[in-house]
Amino acid sequence: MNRGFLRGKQLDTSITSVPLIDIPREGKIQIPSESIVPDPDSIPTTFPNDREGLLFVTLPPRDAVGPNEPVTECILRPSVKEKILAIPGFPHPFSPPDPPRYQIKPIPGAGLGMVATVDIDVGEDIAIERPLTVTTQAIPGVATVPCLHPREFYRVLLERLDEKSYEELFALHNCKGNTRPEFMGIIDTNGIGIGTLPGYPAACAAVCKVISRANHSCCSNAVWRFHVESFTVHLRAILPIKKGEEIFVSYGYKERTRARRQKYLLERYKFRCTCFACASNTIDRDQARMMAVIATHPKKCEDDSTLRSWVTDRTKADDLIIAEARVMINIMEDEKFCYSSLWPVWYQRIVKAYCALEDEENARKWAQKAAKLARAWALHDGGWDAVAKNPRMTDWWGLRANTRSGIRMVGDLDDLNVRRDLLNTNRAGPGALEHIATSMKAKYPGLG
Ligand SMILES: C[S@@+](CC[C@H](N)C(=O)[O-])C[C@H]1O[C@@H](n2cnc3c(N)ncnc32)[C@H](O)[C@@H]1O
Repeated sequence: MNRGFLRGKQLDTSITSVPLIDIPREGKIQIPSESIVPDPDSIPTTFPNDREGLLFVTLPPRDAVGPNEPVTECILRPSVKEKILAIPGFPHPFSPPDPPRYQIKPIPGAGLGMVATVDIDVGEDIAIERPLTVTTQAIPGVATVPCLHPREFYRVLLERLDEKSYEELFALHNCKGNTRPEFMGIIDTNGIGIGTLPGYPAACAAVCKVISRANHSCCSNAVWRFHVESFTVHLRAILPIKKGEEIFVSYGYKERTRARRQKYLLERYKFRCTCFACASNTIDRDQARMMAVIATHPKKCEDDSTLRSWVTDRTKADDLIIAEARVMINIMEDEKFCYSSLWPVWYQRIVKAYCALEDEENARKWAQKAAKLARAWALHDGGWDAVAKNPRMTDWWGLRANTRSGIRMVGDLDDLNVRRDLLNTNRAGPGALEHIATSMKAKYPGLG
């Protein structure tokens, strides 16, 4: 190959001097390499230069559903409505778990909340419902009814609800007291972010009769997701939930320190969080969370360069990638910190590494766990089921089979308890995180 065109350009040799391998993909099952969950911070709240305006619309249209099927009152752009109505088979049928898997009950110090009535595994549905309202999060001043103040849009929207839905909405909690009209307090307290909609790449929100009753925890065990085809919100488990346990979602800021989370929750939702991460030894809790965030941040799902260099580099330990991923997964499990930007990175790395080492049992085990999480966060398996069924057919299978170094960093990975070792440093205050990062790097050379 003529490499002349590289003359004068600086080659980046910082990652490794070992050549990166190309992954042969043809006819192979690809291990998911993209984050299937959009980073919530990447969704803008407003849609700039939106001159199309907004529309009041009932979805699905009342004549498209049976007499007892609920419908949603929406504020959307006209083109978004058209795109949703053009979805083949819209609205897709949906069936909430029967009998219900939750009860709405008084929770001491937290009003009403949702409690599991059966054991629920990761990825399973807890509740499915058609929301009372769906709106764009930002109501721009330019609109099909330009004289209305954004607040008046909501007033008109609620007037459009049928009697039953109207009563259900006004039965919801209002944490804002009399600082604003009651209907705005209810919307501000109970609106849940549902991400983008077809043709609208900015944030939208829904208010639900049931799912809006879920209380918050920074160690949440459930997540809600919007399924546009059936126009329903699904509440799914991200941690195993036992019968009798409360079902918690995260209202946001899960990846921040305790102090920031508390400030946000108090200002926005008027309560002090007393979850495991807020109530117990908070320096440990903060350190573990921040460590996971800091370690994950520079790594992207789609960036395989460190994995590809490890595959051919005999100077590196065989379990280098696995040990690093296990540290992070341990933190997420111990801290009950299942966060959308973290788990996909570490699960795909660990499965790729086990496949490269031809460890079928572990590749299957971790791919199955990833499939369950994907079902919770994305409402589909994200391609993980195929990997779990047949790891031998994946594009990473056997890539390090002939280049094993025989070097191991950790004796028995099942005993890997690195997080506690590191957190038992009893160091607190400024510099603690740096100290942990330094100890971790010293213990596991090669960690990012
Ligand atoms: C969306 S509502 C949740 C349902 C609400 N508990 C109810 O009775 O309908 C949000 C409100 O619930 C309460 N809440 C939620 N999580 C809480 C928690 N972890 N501790 C105390 N109160 C909480 C706060 O009053 C918050 O403003």
